[in-house]
Amino acid sequence: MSKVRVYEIAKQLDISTKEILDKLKEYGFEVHSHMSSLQEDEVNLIMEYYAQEEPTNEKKVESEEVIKPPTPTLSELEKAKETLKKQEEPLQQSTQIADPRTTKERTRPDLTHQVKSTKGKNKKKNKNKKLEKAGNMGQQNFDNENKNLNEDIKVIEIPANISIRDLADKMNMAAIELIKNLMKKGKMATINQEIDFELAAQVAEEFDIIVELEEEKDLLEEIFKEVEDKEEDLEARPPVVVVMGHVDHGKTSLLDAIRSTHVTTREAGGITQHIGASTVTLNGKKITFLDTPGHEAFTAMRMRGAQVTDIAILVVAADDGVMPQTIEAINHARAAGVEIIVAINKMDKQGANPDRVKQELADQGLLVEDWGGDTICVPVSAVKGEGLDNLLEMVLLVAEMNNYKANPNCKARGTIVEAQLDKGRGPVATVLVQRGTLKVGDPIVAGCAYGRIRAMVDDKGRQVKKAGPSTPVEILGLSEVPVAGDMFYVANSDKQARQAADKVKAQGRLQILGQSQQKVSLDDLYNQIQEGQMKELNLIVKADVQGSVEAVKQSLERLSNEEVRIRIIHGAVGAITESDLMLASASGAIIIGFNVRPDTATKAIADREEVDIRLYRVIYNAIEDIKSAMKGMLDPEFVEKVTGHIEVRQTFKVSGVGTVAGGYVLDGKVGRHSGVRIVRDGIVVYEGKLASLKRFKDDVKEVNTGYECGLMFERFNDIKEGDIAEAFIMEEVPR
Ligand SMILES: Nc1nc2c(ncn2[C@@H]2O[C@H](COP(=O)(O)OP(=O)(O)OP(=O)(O)O)[C@@H](O)[C@H]2O)c(=O)[nH]1
Repeated sequence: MSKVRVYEIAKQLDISTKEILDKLKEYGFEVHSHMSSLQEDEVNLIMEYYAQEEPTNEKKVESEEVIKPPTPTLSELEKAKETLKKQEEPLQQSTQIADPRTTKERTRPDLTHQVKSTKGKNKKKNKNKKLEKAGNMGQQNFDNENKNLNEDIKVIEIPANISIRDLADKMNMAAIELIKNLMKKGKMATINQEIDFELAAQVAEEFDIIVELEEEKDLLEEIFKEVEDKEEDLEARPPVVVVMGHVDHGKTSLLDAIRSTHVTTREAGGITQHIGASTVTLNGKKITFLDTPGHEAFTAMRMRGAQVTDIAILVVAADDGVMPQTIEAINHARAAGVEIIVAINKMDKQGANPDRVKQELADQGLLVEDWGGDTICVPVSAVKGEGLDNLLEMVLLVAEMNNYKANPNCKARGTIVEAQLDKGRGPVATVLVQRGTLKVGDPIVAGCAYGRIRAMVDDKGRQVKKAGPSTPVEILGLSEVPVAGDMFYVANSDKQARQAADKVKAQGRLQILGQSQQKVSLDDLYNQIQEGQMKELNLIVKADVQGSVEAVKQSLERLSNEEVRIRIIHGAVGAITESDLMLASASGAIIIGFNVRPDTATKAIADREEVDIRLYRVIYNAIEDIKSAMKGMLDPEFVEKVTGHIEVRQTFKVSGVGTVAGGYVLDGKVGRHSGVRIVRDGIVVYEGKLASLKRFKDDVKEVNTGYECGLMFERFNDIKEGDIAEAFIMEEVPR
């Protein structure tokens, strides 16, 4: 073939030489000037490019990259080609003037079967598929009609999206061949552009190559997989501590006192930043505190799968003693398996009575050391700053005994402690590194968020370049605000981080990360026991009186057998609260309620978190239910369906009749024959039937949302303003 120079072809096509030069460059050819002579490939590329009809606007092809020149007529092109080709034989693949319609109309074999692993038992199946495919190809490949079908067919694995360059590499071909083939399909793509799996499969097929989707999970597994570090790689790390306790017992005061007195001189110059966690130092040893006190925050994180805390400091006010939330805190800490150190606070106060506190702790099963137990207990005063060193020394002692360690020399991973959108800085997240060392520039993925770490700031407001195990730092550079409690992982590249985040987004975080606590339900209990997934049945018991809590606890725990142990992880008087829900979700527990109800918000969380709540009036029924569930013999059940709620706004005493409640239907409806219970502050004070339902003077069948009504209850007159009447019906559901 004689030499063709850029300007010649430009003239023939009536296009500027610059445009042709640019186009060639775009497709990866090195052409210097209008006098440069072109290789056959290059000529073909240009001819084909300008022979295209308007390119179809495919999803993966960015339309800006398509330049639309005046389209020469076919005869002009034929003429141009003739001059170029001279006596040369036409090239099989490339000189065909593409007709996108023809390409489109071609039937393509179903590729869906390729979205499968090639491993194991699929191998044989795939081989058959390959033969089938070879047949298809032979039929379809109009460029190679005489192709020998027995020719060895190559199989390559590619990701869901692949750049032309990478695809060409895998196919062991020049990228230009692929670009040209795409052109024939009416698709313009540059060498670095990504195409999707289907298109890649179409292209490859024409070169007798079958593509299969790379094992989907590989990428994710690589990033998210559990890692066991070798003992010799582990180094001591600071303990991570959370402060818990009853309202007003001094959690915040204690944290503040510790933070303000235990920073090293070198650090003291910095301005304390409230980033969600902080590090203090005692005798050169570090302790990391999570800054949000309270067991709710702690359990909320655990509910998302985060296990970050080693030690809980349980604050009990010396003048107030063990209170309901102290007990909750104890049970939340126990359910999480963290160490508990008691700080008896407000020792400076007149009424301080540490012995009473110790007695009450003993009642909860926490026997302090000076009473012969093993619970460490330190008297402190947050306000006076007394006893703090002693408390921190005990924290370090517990840390030493437990030998907390991590591998600092690997890619980092850890937990998002806090995250928000900052007006100036974009998404900001505080992370606690749990393994490895996090560095500025690392590409990370955290749930659906990803990005390269642009900057890191520690809790003293200093810019840092790296952060090792148990170090909290605030990071910048994420694509969006991650969720507190999510894990973060360092990926191999920005691209991998993005792809992993995309997958998490597409497939749902829990499924991929497998972090969700297994959901437990009474209906499925037997199966779970049989499958050996259930060794312990965790229960939370809430009741209207302490006597019931104790009675239920004892009777239920007695049901334990060799297969499954029944553990009451928390029991208390009062309504079913959000905190109970979180504990149940984080610990895979079922909630059993006696004469108590969850409020609407709590119910919503229960549905979302798939927590099974069982409500009973009689202890016997609860025991029977759990017994039967363990044997897999629950009867078809009548499930209660709440139809509406009525707020009692007024009450009238009618002599000889009783008390009439003037109510307003808040949601749903109430029927004349519905069951009805009266709930006062989350406690059920009555359950029974309506004696009458009226609108004004008339008896009615039902009353809907937004209407007022008059209600009387069978054998119940102790109705009060503000009570909520819950209307329900019983529906039969087979198990
Ligand atoms: N006398 C005395 N008062 C204290 C001490 N510690 C805390 N207080 C006071 O107790 C009150 C409650 O303290 P906080 O630190 O807010 O208690 P908290 O447990 O964080 O409270 P919540 O965040 O509401 O749960 C405040 O008025 C404190 O000043 C102490 O050691 N001695």
